[in-house]
Amino acid sequence: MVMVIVTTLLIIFVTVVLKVGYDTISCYWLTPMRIRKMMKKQGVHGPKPSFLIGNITEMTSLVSAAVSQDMKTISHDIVRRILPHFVVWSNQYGKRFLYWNGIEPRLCLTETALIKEFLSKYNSISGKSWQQQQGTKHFIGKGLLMANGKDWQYQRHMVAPAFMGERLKGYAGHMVECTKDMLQSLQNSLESGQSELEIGEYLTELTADIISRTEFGSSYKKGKQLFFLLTQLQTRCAQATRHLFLPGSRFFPSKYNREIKSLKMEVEKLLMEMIKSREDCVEKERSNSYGNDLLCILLDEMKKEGGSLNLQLVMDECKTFFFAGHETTALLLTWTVMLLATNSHWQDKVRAEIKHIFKGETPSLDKLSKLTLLQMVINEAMRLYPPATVLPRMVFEDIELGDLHIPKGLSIWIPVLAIHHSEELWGEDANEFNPERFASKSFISGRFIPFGFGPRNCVGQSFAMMEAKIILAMFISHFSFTISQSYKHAPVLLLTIKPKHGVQVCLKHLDP
Ligand code: HEM
Repeated sequence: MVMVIVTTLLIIFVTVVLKVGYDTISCYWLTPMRIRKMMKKQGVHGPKPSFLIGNITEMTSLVSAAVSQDMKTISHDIVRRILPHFVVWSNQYGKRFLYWNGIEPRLCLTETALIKEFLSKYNSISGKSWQQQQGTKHFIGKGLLMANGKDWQYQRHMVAPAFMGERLKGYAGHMVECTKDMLQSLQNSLESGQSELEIGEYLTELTADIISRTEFGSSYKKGKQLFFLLTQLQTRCAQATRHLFLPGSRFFPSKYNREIKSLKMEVEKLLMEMIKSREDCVEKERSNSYGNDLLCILLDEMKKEGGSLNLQLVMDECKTFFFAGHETTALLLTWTVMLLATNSHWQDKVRAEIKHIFKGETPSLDKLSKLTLLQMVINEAMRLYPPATVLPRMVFEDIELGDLHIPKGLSIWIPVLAIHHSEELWGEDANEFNPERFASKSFISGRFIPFGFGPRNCVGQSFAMMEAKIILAMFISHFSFTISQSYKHAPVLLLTIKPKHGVQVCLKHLDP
């Protein structure tokens, strides 16, 4: 009897070991080899990957060398600095090439027709890879940005109403009020004798203020506290993105893991307090609605869907809005100010337009669409310095894309920055600041994709555009600005494209 039990246990143990062994070999060796072979047969080549680390070492050293020094002039020719591996490999292997981020194979795709087809047709069977989810799970969790398949569909359906119609218009008041506060603090700095300022700091604080107020309404002070904690979490995680993710590494009791855990606990405690206080209000007032801020809309939409409230999901969506909705817009504004500070002709033109449309009044929503020159400048800023530099998507089933057969498990990597700077697509002046190129609306879609493309594009696009126009219209009509002598042009990639030393401008208050 004992023999039978021992033999059975042994058989189970050996089977489990063999299964784990096979899965590991399949994941780290067989599948990568199969994908590489399959792509090679179709004429797609790329740098030779090393076992486990793929091409990470080469990428890291190319990036470190490219950003080791600041740029000598304010040139917008930044692809070789931000994505040097793209430049090297596309020169060597052509428009399509295959490289490895650790054990994740990535197919770099720059052909706009294929990109459009992929992003519009294969949304349900492609999504965010395990590696991407690992890199962002602490500050986004399973929120909309990282969800896949049916979870993504459910969340998009729940979140989208918060960014449409009357609800969207309802946020404009917060945007104007927060911008007035920023203008006042700029004015205070000028009056205290400080005429040169790092404008990025002000704009980052402003967009954090706006998202805190829109998301959490009256409890926005707690929202700001949350913002500081989430920023720290994001910075810690960004430092780790170039490293290899090994299954199980999260259980190591490293300093990194301990810091992340404690920050995450603080964030979730604060969020939970805010959500609970809304629930208590609803119960006390016996109301059917939680209120008007983003958090309330989310809770209302979840209630409509029936069932119990998934608190973890609500917290993850709140974190997602913070991450996706504040730094992107802050960077768009910062780069736009830098571009206008170095192109006084365009600054004057845009100011004249704002004056003509608003006649010195606070911007009103109904007239924002009339700011055509400002929209052209914003588009050009997003073309040259797109906050989302790449769009990565993993394919979960084999697909046919143009003339390519894409096997399951391959990630499609769309280098937005390189597409936005391509001379083939934009002409010889692709690296120049020329908003005029957006005067005609007939620019081919697919080559300008700052908000992505297809059903999984940016859900906050209209929010971001409304916010950017309100802030810029108010800022430009209150101040004239030039770039400071101390500004050093050094864009760097830290999840998004940032000015390494900030953007220093000299401000002058304008009479109303
Ligand atoms: C200039 C500002 C912004 C830019 C350039 C931008 C860009 C993008 C891009 C490119 C994507 C697609 C990402 C991908 O496919 O992997 C995206 C998704 C998303 N964005 Fe934005 N975004 C901006 C502002 C905002 C704002 C203000 C919010 C919210 C308040 C927001 C919320 C989101 C969310 C939740 C997603 C995920 C959508 C989904 O997966 O269905 N974004 N954004």
